[in-house]
Amino acid sequence: MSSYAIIAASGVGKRMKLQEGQSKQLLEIGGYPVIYHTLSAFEQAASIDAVFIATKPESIGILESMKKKYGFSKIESIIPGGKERQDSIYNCIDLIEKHIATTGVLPEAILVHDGARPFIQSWEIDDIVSLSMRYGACVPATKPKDTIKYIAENSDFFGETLDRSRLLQVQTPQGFASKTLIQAHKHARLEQCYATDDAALVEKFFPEQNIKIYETGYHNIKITTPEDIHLAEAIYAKLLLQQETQSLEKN
Ligand SMILES: Nc1ccn([C@@H]2O[C@H](COP(=O)(O)OP(=O)(O)OP(=O)(O)O)[C@@H](O)[C@H]2O)c(=O)n1
Ligand SMILES: C[C@](O)(CO)[C@H](O)COP(=O)(O)O
Repeated sequence: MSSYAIIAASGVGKRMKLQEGQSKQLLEIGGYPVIYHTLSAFEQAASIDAVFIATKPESIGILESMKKKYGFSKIESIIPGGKERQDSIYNCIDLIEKHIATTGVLPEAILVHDGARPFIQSWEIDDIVSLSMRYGACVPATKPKDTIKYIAENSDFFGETLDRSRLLQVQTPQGFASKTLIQAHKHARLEQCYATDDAALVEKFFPEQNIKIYETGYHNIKITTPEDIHLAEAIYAKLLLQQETQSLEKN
């Protein structure tokens, strides 16, 4: 049994308000690029056999060098992404299909992750792979901390309040039985239907497929706006401290 990961790392980072030539994936947290943290977690996850990355053409060389420098042996391909996140993922799916055709190996599960979520832990990846294999689909999420309301038709005003106990904030890596993910993306491409996550495509094209909830902690943030870098430094420091305490307890 094998499982693959797709890392979407081809965004422009508009909401980060970066300076010309800066890349969100290469901003540093704890002295290492955002994407380094992300790739390390997938390298360490025992359940992952191969990693496919979609990135900006100008970042391919940088990621190839990082692969060599840090010995990221699971990286199978680094290819150009597309216009939208979904197009970048589709490019990797297309490549995975070719890979399946040449190797004859159909991975049981495929996980799709945002390159901009650097704090996913390798044991969480392993859990999500295992639950995706068991249920056919598994998505990480956290409980919202704020009350969430619709915007009214007159967008200057609030509409109704949503029942928070029935809401979850959805994250990545999202895991699926490989055939389900591939087919969902193919249907979406045919119908030119776009969604903000992969689970939404599976919900639309395979409504009978239940998606298992995997509750993570609040560490699995996506670096989206400038203040996230400061939050990321704090989360990284806390995760390092936890790892040190755990290794001291073991010894
Ligand atoms: N065409 C795109 C757009 C986004 N992504 C990736 O999808 C993930 C989630 O997207 P987001 O945080 O929105 O990143 P950006 O698109 O870079 O940010 P923004 O929307 O602010 O421009 C990121 O890892 C991003 O690199 C991608 O691979 N290809
Ligand atoms: C996939 C995702 O990270 C789940 O929260 C999110 O939907 C990506 O959205 P973005 O607008 O591309 O940041």
